[in-house]
Amino acid sequence: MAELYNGHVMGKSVIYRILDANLDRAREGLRIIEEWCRFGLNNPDLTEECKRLRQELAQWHTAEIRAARNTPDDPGTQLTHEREEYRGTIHQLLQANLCRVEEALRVLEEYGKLEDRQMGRVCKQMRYRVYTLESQLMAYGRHQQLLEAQLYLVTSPMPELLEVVEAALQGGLKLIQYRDKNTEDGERFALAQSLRQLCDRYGALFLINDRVDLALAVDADGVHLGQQDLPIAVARELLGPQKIIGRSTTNPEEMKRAIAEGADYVGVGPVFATPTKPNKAAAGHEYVRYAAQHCPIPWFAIGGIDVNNFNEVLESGANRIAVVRAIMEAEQPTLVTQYFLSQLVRMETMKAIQNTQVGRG
Ligand SMILES: Cc1ncc(COP(=O)(O)OP(=O)(O)O)c(N)n1
Ligand SMILES: Cc1nc(C(=O)O)sc1CCOP(=O)(O)O
Ligand SMILES: [Mg+2]
Repeated sequence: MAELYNGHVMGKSVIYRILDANLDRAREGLRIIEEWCRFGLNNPDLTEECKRLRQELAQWHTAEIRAARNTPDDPGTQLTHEREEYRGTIHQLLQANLCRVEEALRVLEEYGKLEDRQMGRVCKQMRYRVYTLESQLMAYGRHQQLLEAQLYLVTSPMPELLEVVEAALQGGLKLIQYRDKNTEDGERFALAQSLRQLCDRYGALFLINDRVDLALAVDADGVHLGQQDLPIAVARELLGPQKIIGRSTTNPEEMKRAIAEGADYVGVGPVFATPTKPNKAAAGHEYVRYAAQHCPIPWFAIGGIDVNNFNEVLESGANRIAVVRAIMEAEQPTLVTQYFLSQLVRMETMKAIQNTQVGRG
């Protein structure tokens, strides 16, 4: 069937070329995402969903549609954007490919309707499934990254904030909390946006202290809430299930409550009295030892920890720590970050070796 559109004759082959190109695009994008779900995340459910979507698309990719392909005459093959040639992190790679799949499905939905109504309907449903896949994938990646993070930088306000944070990121830091009690909101928002971008560049998680609204405004990975801040349930309602919510705890009761309320991690402290939080009495090593024995979710020892005393904290059972001054006020934030991280990894390795020896009897 040839149809006139604006004076042009539109043959079936034009529609078929569009369908062919977008079926290819969607299937390739899904394959790229699937490889990460399979080999990167080791997640059978997400891998399976990518595979199912690819197979369902393949059924629409008929021999007739494939026969319309005419790559040599396609002016689009020469067009690339600089951004397509660079992927800084896995997160960016996944985002780019999810976006590509979603766009391709939208094209298939619209042009598919010209060919077969059912194709339009099916592609629309698939697009919604890809949105769900995107949320699950991002949430899973975020929580995996939280599990892997052993060092947590909580920032303090200073003129060189971005430079210090970047220096720590260069040292391998993967988890940052923007904590700023006094700056006015406009500037706080601008700083939070800059930190968000910086963390994206280095593939680090970015959380906001206290403020759920600010976390939403800059699309942070989550929030940290103290005992006097919003209830976890309210923050969860506002942020959704994919974001990370941390809670400060000073004793076992607070820890148990935070876990029951659905915190993703807890702060355990202050281990030592600290001028950064002058009105909070030290919870001490005893609470760190309690956390090491009983806390089933990721927990970060915090409060007064520095390069001189942090081995004591590790000996009490901590394998994750959070610091403010030790990095923010360091002369060489990159080196201090590297030192903390290397010691934390060393401690993990020693524990793993000891466990193997105990296992062997
Ligand atoms: C990782 C981490 N642990 C504890 C805190 C303290 O939170 P909070 O008790 O709400 O006190 P402020 O930081 O808001 O003064 C934290 N921020 N991060
Ligand atoms: C922000 C914060 N919360 C704490 C808690 O125990 O809940 S201790 C603390 C300050 C940690 O700062 P520094 O590393 O400079 O001692
Ligand atoms: Mg707080």
